[in-house]
Amino acid sequence: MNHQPTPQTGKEKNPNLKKISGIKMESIGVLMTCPMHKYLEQQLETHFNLFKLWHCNSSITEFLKTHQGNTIRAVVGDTNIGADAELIASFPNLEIVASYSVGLDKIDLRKCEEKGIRVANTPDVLTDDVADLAIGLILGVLRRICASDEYVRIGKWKDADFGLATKFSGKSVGIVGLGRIGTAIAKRAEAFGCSISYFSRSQKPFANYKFYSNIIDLATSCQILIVACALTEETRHIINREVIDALGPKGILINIGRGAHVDETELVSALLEGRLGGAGLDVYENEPEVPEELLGLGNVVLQPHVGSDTVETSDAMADLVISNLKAHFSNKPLLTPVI
Ligand SMILES: O=CC(=O)O
Repeated sequence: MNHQPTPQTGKEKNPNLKKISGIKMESIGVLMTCPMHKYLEQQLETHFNLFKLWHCNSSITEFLKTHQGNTIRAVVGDTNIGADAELIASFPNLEIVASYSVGLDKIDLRKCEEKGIRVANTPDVLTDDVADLAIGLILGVLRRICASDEYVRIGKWKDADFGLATKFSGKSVGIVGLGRIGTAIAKRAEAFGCSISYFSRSQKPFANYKFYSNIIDLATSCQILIVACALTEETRHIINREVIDALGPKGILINIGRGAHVDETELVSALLEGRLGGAGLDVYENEPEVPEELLGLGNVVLQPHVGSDTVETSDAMADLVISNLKAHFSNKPLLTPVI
């Protein structure tokens, strides 16, 4: 994620921060793995003893040449660099990984559990933004918003009308993973008069949508398939050739999860061969690399992994990271614990 700096007022944004700000924590060593939101960096700098891994070429070996590994008691990672086994093993006094992300796929959760390291993430505060972007991608692909914008900008409208797009309202939408984000997408799609169905590990008792225990059946039955589940070993390449072919030449794939949910080679060939109708993608298998072939396709809308990247949400995520760290070092319950 490439967060832009937010203008600062100098005021604490999160009331929780005020309540616990009396506790002296400035000596606690916190390692940030890569540049994230500037406001988060400033807050970490204000409240803790902040170390920045990218100041050492993003290399733990480099870092350990000039710093004592045992000074680091907390790590703040994100969707680019989290806390893998090497990092965890390098910091013997590591107590908590507070991720500036909801996704946990860059954290070795098994190692954390083994070593009694706490893990916290940033759920809920980003749900609306990610769900909004999923709908935006659907509209972008079906109503060809990017292509028609370019049509106006380059003056083609003077020569001829743009042509027809495809209607979204009333389409059948299939959601892979009906968690917080999947449910928020379902609600939004319902407002567009869409019928909703979903695939997940188990049927959700709270949901009134049609449940499929088989993703191929879901892909066969819907016109728009949206990936909104967590990335785990089970869901890696959950969108494979069979699923793509079940969705078919009029089907649209939307991915706001993780790039590795989709077999990208299969996705690209299906789009090139016309076996899939279109795609709206916020995430890719090897970010920031995007398959060259996608760049020339008019039925694809591409975003640079910005699902939660609004000023409001980025600030809220940062506040949550700080609150989790402060809670941990005050012996209070984490606000959003994973482990
Ligand atoms: O991708 C974004 C996140 O996991 O927060």
